[in-house]
Amino acid sequence: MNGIREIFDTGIRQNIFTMLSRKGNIIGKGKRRIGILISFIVLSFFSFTWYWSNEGKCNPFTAYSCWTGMPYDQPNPFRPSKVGFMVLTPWLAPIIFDGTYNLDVLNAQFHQRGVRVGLTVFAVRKYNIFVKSLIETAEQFFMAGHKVNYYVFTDDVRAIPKIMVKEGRSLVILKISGYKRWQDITMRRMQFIHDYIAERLINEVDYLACLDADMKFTDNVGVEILGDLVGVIHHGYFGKPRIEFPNERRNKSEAYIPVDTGDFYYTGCFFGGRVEEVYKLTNFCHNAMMEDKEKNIEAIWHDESYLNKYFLYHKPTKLLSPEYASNDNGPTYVIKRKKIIHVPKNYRVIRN
Ligand SMILES: CC(=O)N[C@H]1[C@@H](OP(=O)(O)OP(=O)(O)OC[C@H]2O[C@@H](n3ccc(=O)[nH]c3=O)[C@H](O)[C@@H]2O)O[C@H](CO)[C@H](O)[C@@H]1O
Ligand SMILES: [Mn+2]
Repeated sequence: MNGIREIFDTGIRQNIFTMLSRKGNIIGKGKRRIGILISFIVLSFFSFTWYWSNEGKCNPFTAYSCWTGMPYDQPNPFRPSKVGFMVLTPWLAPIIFDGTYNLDVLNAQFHQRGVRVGLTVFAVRKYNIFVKSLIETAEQFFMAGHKVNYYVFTDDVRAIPKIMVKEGRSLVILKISGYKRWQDITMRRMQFIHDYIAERLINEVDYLACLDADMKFTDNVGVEILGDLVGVIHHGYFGKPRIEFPNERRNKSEAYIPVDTGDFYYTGCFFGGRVEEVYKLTNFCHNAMMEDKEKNIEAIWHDESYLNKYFLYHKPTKLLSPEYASNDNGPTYVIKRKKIIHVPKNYRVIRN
């Protein structure tokens, strides 16, 4: 009992400045050291309990602003963008880079609306091997604190492993018929997404994120990506002259884009937006593919080419930087934080 009192007296009640001003050993010796350790543990315990009870919205370092109800810095209109790249397109759509937004402010807005987000992924034939790591990393990094439904479209329901998802989130496995050619599998995603939006997604989610299967999350991806119509700039063509974009150049194709036209080259592996907008997008892409099929032509990069055609005339209202779709070779001067990456794969093995 005496020992404990001594720890309290000499350790906890000691004026912290006296301890810090002592020369040499900053936290003192013996009982005092134990006292300081205990204070530190107790303080940390309360701070973090409080942090979690606030669903992570306030943290111990912003405690004061949380109490006062002003949990963020006032925007300073004189401060130039830190990023060093274009952050607003000529049609006034933001380009999302890490460091351009305040997630606390955005989260508060989207929480008020109780936003529901759907993530679609296709795992046909051998691509079911990618599902586990995609969903597990999404559980870690995707839309933390928001309602999420994963929709996995597959030709083999039993091949999709059991994956536990957090409360407020669900995993829906949808059986679809596969196609023989891998090109048809990737292109027909547009038709499936379109049909399932009308059948059920329109009633279940507000926004959709449509991803390739061979990807995984490596950092936080939150509501900053949500917008009416969202395209992701392909990491390989960031800042390249548009003549080099691998758009479809045969003018008989519905995906045709002339060399002197085009803003950015968008990746086919990730697009999204409000569910109604994704419905229009997938409708256009699927119909364009069907018209080309009639004409016996298939665009050079399949669904990606039709997507780029759509975005040319229906400009995205929000663009995501290549941070949201890169791989190990992405340009590091552009990509400061890799948030979603392509998993390396052996094309010959996986597509046959
Ligand atoms: C980074 C990028 O620009 N990605 C695009 C590029 O990707 P990739 O070369 O990465 O295409 P990919 O092999 O990942 O195929 C696209 C997606 O289709 C699905 N799939 C494909 C084959 C299969 O047997 N089973 C299956 O489920 C799966 O979800 C896969 O992720 O080119 C494709 C068309 O050529 C698509 O436009 C991709 O979105
Ligand atoms: Mn892919």
